[in-house]
Amino acid sequence: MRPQLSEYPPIYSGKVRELYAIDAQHMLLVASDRISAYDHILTTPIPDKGRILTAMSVFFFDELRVPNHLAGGPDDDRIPAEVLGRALVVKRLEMAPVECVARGYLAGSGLAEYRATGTVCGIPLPAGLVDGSRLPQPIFTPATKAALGEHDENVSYEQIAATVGAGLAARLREATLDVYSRGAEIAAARGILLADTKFEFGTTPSGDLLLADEVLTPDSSRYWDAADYEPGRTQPSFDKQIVRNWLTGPESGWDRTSDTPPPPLPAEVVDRTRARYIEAYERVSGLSFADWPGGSA
Ligand SMILES: N#Cc1c(N)ncnc1-c1cnn(CCN2CCOCC2)c1
Repeated sequence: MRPQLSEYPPIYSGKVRELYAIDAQHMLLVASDRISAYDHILTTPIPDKGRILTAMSVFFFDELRVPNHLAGGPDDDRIPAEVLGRALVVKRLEMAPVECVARGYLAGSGLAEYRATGTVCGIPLPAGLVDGSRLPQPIFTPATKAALGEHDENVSYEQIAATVGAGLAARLREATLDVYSRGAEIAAARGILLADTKFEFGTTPSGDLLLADEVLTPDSSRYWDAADYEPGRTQPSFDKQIVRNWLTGPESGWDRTSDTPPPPLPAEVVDRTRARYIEAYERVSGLSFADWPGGSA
């Protein structure tokens, strides 16, 4: 008999995920069907988004064989039925206070910083790079964790070393670049470019460094379709472009520069977005989402 979610005290609620306490050593990491766009959490959920992104994390945890915080499988008996397929039992770690970002391409805050300084997190880059340029090699561009609703602040490696110590900083950089590079290689072989990603790591009482949180999902990474890749412009998001285009198009009636929240999404936009998440998972993993636990089936 599976427990009720209400039996687990809530610990943390983020934009699209929550953490609950199972016991002194374990937590339940729950991914919701919520989707964000233009710094808003939309009122319309994307059915199965939580299950699809949980499946993606589990694929990469398994495929990359990186020491991680998983303490059970997606059908672990400690997972309540109401969140089966979109929740994972994880080891409770001492989290490093660092957003461990790897960038293989120039976009977002990295592009903005490069345009202003020619560097990202103090790392000098070649002149002449444009929006979407592939970098000569992936770079570690850490950030400090921002309060909910705020943007993380890019910081230098030296600042991270001053915060967490030189030894842990070096381990974080090495693990971040290793996992990103291998994950991006797997995705690229299947026509999906992982432009950048954000990892979180924690340590066990014995000092082991484990990869935590979610791994190489479209919420923690920029997913681009290699077939549409064209440096020199903003690349379309593999998973969110349908939503973005509708929100900024004439049909939504929404002005993203206003303070008004985005309107609900039409069913057609929801359906197409769900299909994009499933396509991303099945292309990257080579697995069928129909085989993943939970859902109405
Ligand atoms: N994963 C993990 C983890 C762990 N394995 N042990 C202890 N703490 C954490 C933890 C606590 N907060 N965060 C920030 C990321 N959150 C993830 C959930 O959703 C909200 C954001 C991670």
